[in-house]
Amino acid sequence: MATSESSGNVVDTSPKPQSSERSVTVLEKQTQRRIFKIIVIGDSNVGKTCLTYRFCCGKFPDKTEATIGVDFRERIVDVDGEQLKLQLWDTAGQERFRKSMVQHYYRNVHAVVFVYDVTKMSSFESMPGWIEECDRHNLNKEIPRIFVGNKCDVTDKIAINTNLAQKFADSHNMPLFETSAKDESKANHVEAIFMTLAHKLKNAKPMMPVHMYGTGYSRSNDVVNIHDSPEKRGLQRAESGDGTREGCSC
Ligand SMILES: Nc1nc2c(ncn2[C@@H]2O[C@H](COP(=O)(O)OP(=O)(O)OP(=O)(O)O)[C@@H](O)[C@H]2O)c(=O)[nH]1
Ligand SMILES: [Mg+2]
Repeated sequence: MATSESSGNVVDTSPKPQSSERSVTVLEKQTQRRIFKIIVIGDSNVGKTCLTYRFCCGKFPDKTEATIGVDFRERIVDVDGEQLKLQLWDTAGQERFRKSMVQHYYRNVHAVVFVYDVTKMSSFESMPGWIEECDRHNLNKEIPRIFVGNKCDVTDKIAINTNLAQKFADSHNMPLFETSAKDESKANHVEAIFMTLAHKLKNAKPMMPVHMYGTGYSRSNDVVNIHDSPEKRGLQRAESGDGTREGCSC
């Protein structure tokens, strides 16, 4: 069972301590909760933002704009009785919006989700390039990687058949998921993608030192503070947007 942090729906069946004792217990639980950083990468327009929004906010966003730098969403999930915080880094697909941020994407990563658009061959053909980028940034080869074909609802425009995608996924030892962030009936697929990762991660050792967990990200730790303004984050402003979207707006 997964619980959403934003809804405050965390299950706690332990005996309830009183007042200050209680707040210490809650604080302890929060600081002990393991956090996993998952980067979502792929060409612009493949639906990275919509997929992460679907998982963290439970719906398809009314509208999206090209991501600038990185957007950041998180959700707590329950895996075999342990609550894990999945921190999704929804990265920009457009080169001009990612170049100043790339080094941050690849630091302390626990899992990678590669996304292509099943209706767009070029986005599939870009996949080796995205894998190379991970290699160039010395991403640990052992961390879980998942290959996702999005926009399966556009059935009359499918350009990459499942066999081809499966072969590619097999050759890189990745599970393949074909899904749609938009189609309500495929919402379970999106859930399955991230829950598959969560199960794999539960058995993985956390790679970030504990003091970097929680909300205290700072530049001195080489992790960008995503609550900084885009300018402070060294990002370029979007020509079409205000560049101030941060966190999860659901
Ligand atoms: N039909 C359909 N459209 C989708 C789906 N997912 C996303 N879209 C649409 O595809 C477009 C791009 O979606 P985004 O999620 O913004 O794409 P992105 O990969 O985040 O793009 P960048 O931020 O530029 O890297 C938007 O118009 C979405 O509405 C899907 O599953 N089905
Ligand atoms: Mg985006």
